[in-house]
Formats: sequence, C-alpha cells, structure tokens
Amino acid sequence: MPPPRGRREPPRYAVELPGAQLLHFALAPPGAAAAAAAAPGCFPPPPARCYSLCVPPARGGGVRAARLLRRLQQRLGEGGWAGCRVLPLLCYGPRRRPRRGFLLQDPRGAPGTGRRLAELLRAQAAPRPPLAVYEADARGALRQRLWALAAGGGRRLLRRARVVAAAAPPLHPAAAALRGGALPPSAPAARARLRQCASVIPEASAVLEILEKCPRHPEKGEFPVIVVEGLDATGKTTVTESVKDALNAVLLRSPPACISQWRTTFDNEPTLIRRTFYAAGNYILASEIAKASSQSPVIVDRYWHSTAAYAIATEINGKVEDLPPAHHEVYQWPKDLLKPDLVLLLTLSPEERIRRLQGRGLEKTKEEAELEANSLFRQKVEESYRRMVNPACQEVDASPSKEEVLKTVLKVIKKHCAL
Ligand SMILES: Nc1ncnc2c1ncn2[C@@H]1O[C@H](COP(=O)(O)OP(=O)(O)OP(=O)(O)O)[C@@H](O)[C@H]1O
Ligand SMILES: Nc1ccn([C@@H]2O[C@H](COP(=O)(O)O)[C@@H](O)[C@H]2O)c(=O)n1
Repeated sequence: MPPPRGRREPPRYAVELPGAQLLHFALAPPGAAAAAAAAPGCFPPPPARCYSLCVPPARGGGVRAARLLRRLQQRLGEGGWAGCRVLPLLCYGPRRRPRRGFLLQDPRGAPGTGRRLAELLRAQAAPRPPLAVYEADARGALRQRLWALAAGGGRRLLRRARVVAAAAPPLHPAAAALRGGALPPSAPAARARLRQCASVIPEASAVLEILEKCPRHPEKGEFPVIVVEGLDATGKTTVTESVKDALNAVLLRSPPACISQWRTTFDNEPTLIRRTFYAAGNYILASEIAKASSQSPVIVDRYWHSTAAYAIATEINGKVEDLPPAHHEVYQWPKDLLKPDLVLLLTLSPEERIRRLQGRGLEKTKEEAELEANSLFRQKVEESYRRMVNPACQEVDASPSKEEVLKTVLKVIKKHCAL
C-alpha cells in the first residue's frame, strides 16, 4: 500500500556484499506491527556493530555530493579502521532520488569506531550527511538510529526505526537516476553539469568553452560514419587504423584530441564528473564527424556506446542480472547526438584479451586494471554494449589474426554502407 499523501515511505537500502550480491533492507514504517521479516544478513550479530551514511545531492547538483562521497571513501579506505568492512550502499525509495553511501561493519564493536566516524563527518563542510547507527534491542530486533551531527560536537536524533529485510525491486534502484545522473542525456545537460563542475575543477570551464563553440545540431555529411567499440585491447586501434588506410577515411577518436589533455584530471574524479567529460567529448566529436563526413568516410574509435556502457557498469552495482533490462532508456542513443551509420563491437574471450593487454605492455589505466581484476564489471560493460539500440552494435569476433579481422570488418562495412 502506498504511504498516505504528503508522507514519504521510509527509505529502503541495497547493500552490496562481496561477490556482488545485493541485499535489500528497509525501515519499518512507524507503528507497523513487529513483522516476521527479520533484518538481512549484512548485519553480523553482536559484538559487531554497523553504521551507515548516505550522501544526499545538495544544491549545485550531484557534483559536491559525488566529491564528498569519494573523500569519505578514501578516508575509510585508509588504515586505522581495524577489521572494519566497508560495503557500498544505496538508499532509495519510490519518491526519492537514490543516494550512494556505505555500510560499515565493525566485527569487534569497538566503541571508538562510531566516535571516529562522527569526527570524520563533523570535519566535512555543511550540509554533512547524518550517521546511522544499527543496534539490536533487548528483544533482538535490529534498530536504526539516525543522528544529525553538529560541527561543534553535539548530535540530534532524527529518527529511530526498526530494520527489516526487503524484497529486491524489479528494477535496480540506481537505473532510474542514470540518465541525468552519471549519464548526461543531452548536450544541454552536459553543459549544465560542466558549469556545476567549473567551480571546483577549472578544466571543466575549458571543456565547456570548446563545447559552447560547437554547432548545436551538427549534421552528418554524405560519407559513411563507422564506429568501432569494444573493451580495452580488443583491437580497436589496430582495426580503425587499418580501415582508415583501406577506405581512405578520416580517423577520429573519443574523447577528441582537443580535450584529451584534461582526460587524466577527469579520470581521477568520481564517476558522475568523469562521465560528464566523456559525454561532452562525444558532442564535441560529433561536430568533427559532421565536418569530416562531408569529405570522406569517417572511422571512429569509441563514441557514445562506450560512455554509456562504462557508466552503466559502474553505476549499477551487483551482477549482470542486475543491469536494467533490454529496451530500457539507458540503452537508447541520445536524441541530440549525431548518429553513425554503423557501430561494430569487437569481442574477444577474456583470456585472449588479457594476453593482448599483457603483450602490449603499456601501463594500465585504473579502469583497465579493474576490468582485468573484475570479470563481473567486464561482463556488465560487454552486456551493456550488446543491449544498445538505435543504432545497435554489430558484433565482430576479434580473435582471428589482424588480417582476418580486418577482412571481416571491411565485409560488414561494405554490406551496410554505400562507399
Ligand atoms: N587480431 C589480432 N591478433 C593478435 N593481436 C592483436 C590483434 N589485434 C590487435 N592485436 C594486438 O592486441 C593489442 C591491443 O590492440 P589494440 O591496441 O588495437 O586494442 P584497443 O582496443 O585499441 O585497446 P585500447 O582500448 O586499450 O586502446 C596490441 O598489442 C595489438 O597489436
Ligand atoms: N567515448 C568514450 C571513450 C572512452 N571512455 C572511457 O575511457 C576508457 C577507455 O578509453 P581507452 O582510451 O582506453 O580506449 C574507459 O574507461 C571509458 O570509461 C568513455 O567513457 N567514453
């Protein structure tokens, strides 16, 4: 039954356990009968103690919240939290924007842990997120107490509620907030986010300046535009360079060269900000594609599908089964972005991809290292590529020799594009 008008349903939470298993719990509405549903297994029994915090997007959009969350994540990742385990947490509800945070499990229930967490939060600029403390009552029922922390040292109880297990919602709670969140759905949205970033990241102004100079609705020329997508080391550089020579085409890359000097800066920012850079890069690239495709065929190394697939895989914690279903709006091409004629997706077995990554011997970017270590993440990126529509990706097996792969790619291009 929905909550009475004007009253919000108590929040629900999804906590990610090791192995990417998502566990959902909720707060029982005030006055609800002591239901049979017990707290979920992410709360170890005493002496263990658990704490959680979630960062609400404050004024200025999600930029400040994303940076605060990352700062807290870094502090919790530092030493001194002996034996504690930090698990990613998402707070959600039908009428709430999902908020990201952490559940901290302290297996020893050391009294200093809560105090240190409170100090860590008090040290942050206002508005600071409240701290939730979980404790079993005399009858063994788990309760959450939510505290607002004052900078001076005081605290105020905001709510006290019973914690109950909850069923997983049909759609991952982060899915609804992806478009407009980590995935700006349009050029105006990317510009707005860059403006929010500009006060804390000076490079955002430089990217914005370039984006502002691009035509608002660049149109594709008469020559075909072919995009090559795939995980790292699947052979995109090799293929795009060979296709460029074979078709006398112009080769372009996303992010485009004019903003790539700022890439490392944005790669070191939280997802929300990093994806804004890549999304903006795609809109800048679109105007380069428009110009080049009036002169010759254009081959593009990564474009929107990469930005979307990596954003989806990062934001949707859990397993491949937790991804938004096929046909969800996150797999749709943005309405205002110049569309290519053909998108090829190079695929490789994980073993061969690792062999090629190692053979290349280049320094791994953070995300490449993650792809290698985290096969779940790799599966989510690849499955997201496969679910993209309008245009969908044409899959090409990239495991044969370079010459064979090029032959197949040229055959697919000739079948789909007038050259
Ligand atoms: N068909 C192939 N057979 C064997 N090795 C290949 C083949 N294609 C590419 N390689 C090698 O695999 C490595 C990765 O290829 P490449 O750099 O083209 O991938 P990429 O997808 O562009 O990677 P990234 O996205 O990280 O830039 C390179 O050392 C390349 O020479
Ligand atoms: N359009 C794009 C292009 C790239 N990315 C991100 O960059 C990383 C891979 O880039 P390579 O230069 O190594 O191929 C990957 O982590 C993507 O997240 C993007 O988001 N959008």
